Parts: sequence; C-alpha cells; structure tokens
Amino acid sequence: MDAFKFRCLKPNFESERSNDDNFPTATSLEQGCVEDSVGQMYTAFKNRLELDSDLLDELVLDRKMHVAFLKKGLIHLSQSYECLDASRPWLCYWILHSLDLLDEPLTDGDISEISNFLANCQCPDGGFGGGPGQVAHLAPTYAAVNALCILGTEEAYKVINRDKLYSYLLRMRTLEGAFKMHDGGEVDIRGAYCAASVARLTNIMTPALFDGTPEWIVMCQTYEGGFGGCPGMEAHGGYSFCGLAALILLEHAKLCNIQALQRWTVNKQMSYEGGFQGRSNKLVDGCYSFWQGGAFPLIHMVLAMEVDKALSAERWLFNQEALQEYILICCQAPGGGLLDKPGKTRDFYHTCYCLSGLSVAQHFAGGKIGDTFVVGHQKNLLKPTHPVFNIGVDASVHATLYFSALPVPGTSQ
Ligand SMILES: CC(C)=CCC/C(C)=C/CC/C(C)=C/COP(=O)(O)OP(=O)(O)O
Ligand SMILES: [Zn+2]
Repeated sequence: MDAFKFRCLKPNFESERSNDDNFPTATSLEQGCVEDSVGQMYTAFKNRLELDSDLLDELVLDRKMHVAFLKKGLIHLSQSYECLDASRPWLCYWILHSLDLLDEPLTDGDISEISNFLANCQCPDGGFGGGPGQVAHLAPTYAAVNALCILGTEEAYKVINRDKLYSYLLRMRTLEGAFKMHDGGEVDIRGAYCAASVARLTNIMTPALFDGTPEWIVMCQTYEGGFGGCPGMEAHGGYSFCGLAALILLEHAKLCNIQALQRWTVNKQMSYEGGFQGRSNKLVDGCYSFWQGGAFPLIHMVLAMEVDKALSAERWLFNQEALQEYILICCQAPGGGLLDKPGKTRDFYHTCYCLSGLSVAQHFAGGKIGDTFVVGHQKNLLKPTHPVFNIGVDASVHATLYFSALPVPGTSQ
C-alpha cells in the first residue's frame, strides 16, 4: 500500500491544524470544533485503511446513493424544502447538473415534464420566476436557462423566449451597467454574472446590454484580491466567481487584478481541512469547492492569455488531491447527497456544488486535453463541467451551437 497516497495520512497533517489556543475568540473556537470533526473523519478513514490495506479503493464516490437521492428529489421534496418555494428552477438546476456530472441519463418523459415546469415559471414579460406565477428574478432565470440547456432538447431550448428575455435583461440594467436582481430589487455582482451567462448561452448579447458592466464589476474587487457583492463590500468566493466569470463572458478579464485575485483564492484553501472557505477567517464549506475551486480554471485561462511562462501545464493552482479528499471523506452523506461539512445535513445545493468542485479538481484542461487526477476509485471520475456556466462542457457546446444559428434580438445578425 502506498501509505502517502492520501494527504490526510501524511505525518505533518496534524501540524497543519490552526493554533489559536492562547487568545480564543468565538471564530477560533468554532474553527477548532470544525477541525476536530474533520480530523475525526480523516482518522476514521485512516483506521479503516490500516485494518485492510486493500481498502484503498474504499475512498469512493457513492454514485448509486447520490443518484437515488437526486432522482427522488425530482419527484418529491420533504417539508424542509418549503423555504425554497421561490427557488424551484434552482432545485431543477442543482439536481439536473448533479445527475449530468454523474453521467446519469433522464427519460424522455422526465425531460418533457421538467421543460414544461420551467415553461410555467417563465414570466409574460420575460425572465423566469422562482415558481409558476412568481415575479421574474435574475437568479432563477440563470438557473432555468442552465437547466434547460442541460436538458438539451429542442423542446427545452424552445421554452426560452429570447426576445422577452432580452427586454427583461435590459429592464434589469442600471444606468451605470450593473444589474438589479428583480424589479425594485438589490443590485449586486450576481446580477451581472446571471445576465452575462444567460445572454451568452442563448446568443442575445449586445454591446448596449453590457455597456459599462465590466467597469462596474472591477469596482467590486477589494483590497484582499477577491470580489465583494458590490463596491465596498467584503470579498467572498461566491461573488468572486461571479465577477471573474462575468468579466470573461464580457471579454474584459484584463481589467481586474488577476494576480491579487489568484493570491486571495489560493489562500482560501484550508491547509488542514483541504476544502475551501468562502472568506477570510470563516469556516470550510463543501459548496466553495466550486465557487472558489471553480475560479482556478478561469484564472488559468486569463493568465494563459497573458502568456505567463510560469503557468503549470499540468495542474490548477490549488491542491486538487486535498480538495477531493475533503469532498469524498467529509462531505458525503451516508444515505446519498453531499453536504457543507461533517455534522450538517445533505441538500441539493451542496450536492451540486460539491460535485461541481470535485469535477474541477479531477479534470485539468489547461494543458493537453483530458488530463485527469482521480483520488480514490477510478470510477469516481465525473464528467467535466464548463467553468464559466457550470453546466457540462457537452451541454454548453450543444446549446451554444443551437442558439448561435438564431438572430440576436434587435439586430440583423
Ligand atoms: C450565480 C449566483 C446566484 C451565485 C451566488 C454566489 C454565492 C454563493 C454568494 C455567496 C453570498 C454570501 C455572502 C454568502 C455568505 O454566507 P454565510 O455568511 O452563511 O457563509 P460564510 O460564513 O461561508 O461566508
Ligand atoms: Zn455552503
């Protein structure tokens, strides 16, 4: 057995624990508790391996259980999901994207039924609401468009009223080029990303729609290097992903300080836990496997355009093995589904973003095509995700091809 195949078995692993015992704060105490529970998961895994070294492949992604959890969610949700009644297109997206990463096909009947449901969430004046009859909102609009592109049939694509979507996006635009999340709603960097993502996928992007948007987005980059939700706010992984992905979609990534963003993002991977935190001095969480981990392919793309000679041709600039260990050992719920950290309950959001982050950590697409790094069983390998849209690469290519044949609203193209 190669005892050091896993990072958590390294002799210096324990020494990577934080040591704030002298001046405990609420935050450092919480951090200590998380390290205890993560350490217990790693120790339990190590002990199982010591009993039977042939169990190296025991580090498995429990595909069968995850698929069962996800498929059940397509049909029935427990009462605890009532609070997500205004996020139903999100539930479709989280479940469909997770199943797609796991390479689990849907029946034609399921595809039609979900397409119909999303059609019922579309608003008469364009965009999608959080459920049938709800007001249009940019976040469920992003989720619905992604979900329909994952479904990938002509029936699904045709649900999207592109002319109305275009006028809805124009209505959400502020004078300076930022986007509000809904009529009378808050303006933040999610709006810019959601608008740019759906506009790019469905081929309704025009210069008028995004005039001033890149300049507004870079105002959200903070002294730490990450992006906040709007100018002056704290840097956070969710917002940083939105900022960089939107700048790439708008072909203006050069406007931001990519070195500062890289330094900040690299330092959000926790040395002991292996997963990512969302912001400085906060706790590890499985969903940041994508919001932070997913930024590395984007950063790589931007640095590669600048002909950075020091750029690795083999690895993303984070510890891909450590992240996979965190997800596989600490984030899998025994009955299927993935979660934030040990002790938390599973949900579809964390299932989607843990799997998305796992996929990023398994696939390196910055050098020769198709380099994979799979920790544990080879069958853990997921399909690759498109780092800008976070839908499968195949689904994004198929959708882009379909919509590029249609005219851009308000132009002769
Ligand atoms: C496309 C789209 C809509 C993207 C959303 C991006 C995203 C996840 C933003 C995070 C927002 C935020 C400030 C969370 C902090 O939560 P917290 O204080 O509970 O968590 P923390 O302690 O980990 O920061
Ligand atoms: Zn989370």
